[in-house]
Amino acid sequence: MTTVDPQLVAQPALPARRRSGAFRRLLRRPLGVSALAALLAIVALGLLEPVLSIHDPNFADLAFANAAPGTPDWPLGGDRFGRDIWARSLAAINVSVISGLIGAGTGLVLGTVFGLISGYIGRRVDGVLSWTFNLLMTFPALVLVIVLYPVTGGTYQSMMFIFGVFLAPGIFRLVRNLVVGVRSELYVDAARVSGLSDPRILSRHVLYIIRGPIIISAAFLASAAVGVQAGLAFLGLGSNQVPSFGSMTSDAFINIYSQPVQLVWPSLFLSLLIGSLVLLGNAYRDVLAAPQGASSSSSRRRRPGEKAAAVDARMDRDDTSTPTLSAPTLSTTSPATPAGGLLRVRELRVEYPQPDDTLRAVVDGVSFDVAQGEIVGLVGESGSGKTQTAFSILGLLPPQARISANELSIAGENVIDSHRTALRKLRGSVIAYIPQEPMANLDPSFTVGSQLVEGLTSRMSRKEATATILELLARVGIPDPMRTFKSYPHEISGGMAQRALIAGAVAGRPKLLIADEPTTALDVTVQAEILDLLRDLQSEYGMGVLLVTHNFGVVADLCDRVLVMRNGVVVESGAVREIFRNPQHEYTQKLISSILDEDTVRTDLPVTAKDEG
Ligand SMILES: Nc1ncnc2c1ncn2[C@@H]1O[C@H](COP(=O)(O)OP(=O)(O)OP(=O)(O)O)[C@@H](O)[C@H]1O
Repeated sequence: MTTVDPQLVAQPALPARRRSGAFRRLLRRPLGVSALAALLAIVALGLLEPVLSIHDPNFADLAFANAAPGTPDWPLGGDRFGRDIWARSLAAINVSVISGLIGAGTGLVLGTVFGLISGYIGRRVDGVLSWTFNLLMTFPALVLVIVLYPVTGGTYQSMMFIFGVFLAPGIFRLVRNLVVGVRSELYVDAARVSGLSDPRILSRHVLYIIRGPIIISAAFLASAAVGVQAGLAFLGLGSNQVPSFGSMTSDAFINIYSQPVQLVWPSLFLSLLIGSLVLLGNAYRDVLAAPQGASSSSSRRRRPGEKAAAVDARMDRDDTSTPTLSAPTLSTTSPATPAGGLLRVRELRVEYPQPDDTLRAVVDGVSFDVAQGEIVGLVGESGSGKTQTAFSILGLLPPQARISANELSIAGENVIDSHRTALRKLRGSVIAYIPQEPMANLDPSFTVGSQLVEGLTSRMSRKEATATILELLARVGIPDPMRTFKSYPHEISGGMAQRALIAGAVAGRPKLLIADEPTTALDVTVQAEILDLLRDLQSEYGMGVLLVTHNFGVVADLCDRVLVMRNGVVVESGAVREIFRNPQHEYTQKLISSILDEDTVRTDLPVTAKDEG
């Protein structure tokens, strides 16, 4: 029976401060508002050109050549050919804005798409793409735009497209490096395990979290494109039928001594446009850099100081029907394999390349099974290879890891040969994951509910998924499911976050649940509650559970069988009861005796059906 965590009842008066969006915070800054207002005003002037200008920008009347500003119908005067400077300025705004959009847009699309792919996939794809963009970066962009001028037909749009291609490497490097930093975040792993496709993870989680620097760069790229287009037009590159601040400045230069005011108008509009873009980018950067009222959880990959979750060893579990392990190493019971194994691992090996080009095995020849409805503990001290074993099964190892196995079958499907693709199909529905640090596994940018629903939308409608998640949030003991559903991760406690993640993990009715130290990051009083909940859900859904822990007390409390790991190998395995009664390996004896040194968490052991049986 699951009881409600008293902390949850005491705490749900959630912190009132919700994070406001970056755009809203930008509007609270004088610099941001002024820059945005100036930019919008200029763009509006360009859009209203047909209404605001009396003459066509190319219409010439020599009677008004060099007309002074304020001449009726020629508000800013006439240029040396008798063209309306006001009409030409408005048209030039549109040309500049389109140039900024094409140049920055091309650079952003190419740089962002390939940066995401390169950073996320890594390995050879990363190598090839990085090399290609680095090569592109070595080309002198402006010279090439000028050299290719005849080929492109001389339109400013095509010149800006080519310029945009040369802007892409900067964005590529930025995005690629940001993605490399984000791809190992635990909430990205969590999204992967919940069954989301890579494009969905990239667009929803990764791109969303790195959008700030991209938006800032977009403002600077657009200002660069506007400036370059004006510069090229000043040099005479481009059609003289297209009004541009560059060509207007060039014309004004000829009259600089007789009509210096003609130089003022294009320079003023151009400076305002470029200046507002640059200042807007700066203001947005300041907004993102400023600390916010509400803190998001630290989502860096861990390891915080490990806190022992000791429980009293429950030795009297009825395990007569418990299947035994088929571990290749010392086993205290017969090595028979459980029939109908849900998970079968044979000779699993995980290696990492070292600086001297050798490979270091962190998991070395591990073999075991998990049958439907049983809980298998994977126990060992820090660094023994437990998480690497679990991550191998989940497909969450980093790209540099080398994984091999004679067999790695999940629900009868050997996934070792087509590891990535095969696992993608199984995640969420057949295999689910409960992480060690619940806060770090929730994306701070989205509400808890939206993240949990997301993992279900491939199987049911959004409405059904929402109803399922709300039901499960209540089932896992969250007092106000709707409130938690609508909260951001920083607005709920660690215990509540772990309950929410457990709800998300079991929502797809998985057959196999992998829990990696699910209580380590939690308060001592919450740990027992979460263990109770896990036991309840496991027996309710009949799942097989692989429980990673460093604590033999937790094993005694929950598990049917246990594997003891040390330095990447299984040193002993068998039924929990047997191992506790008669530990063979010195290391197992040490781990068991260490339970007595740790704090006692559980004093109110619930009587379960198993106990009664
Ligand atoms: N990306 C990596 N590159 C190289 N070695 C790694 C990498 N990740 C983990 N290791 C090594 O693998 C070994 C096993 O790590 P693992 O995380 O599986 O330990 P663990 O038993 O789960 O310990 P903990 O309880 O501290 O998480 C460690 O020695 C660790 O240094």
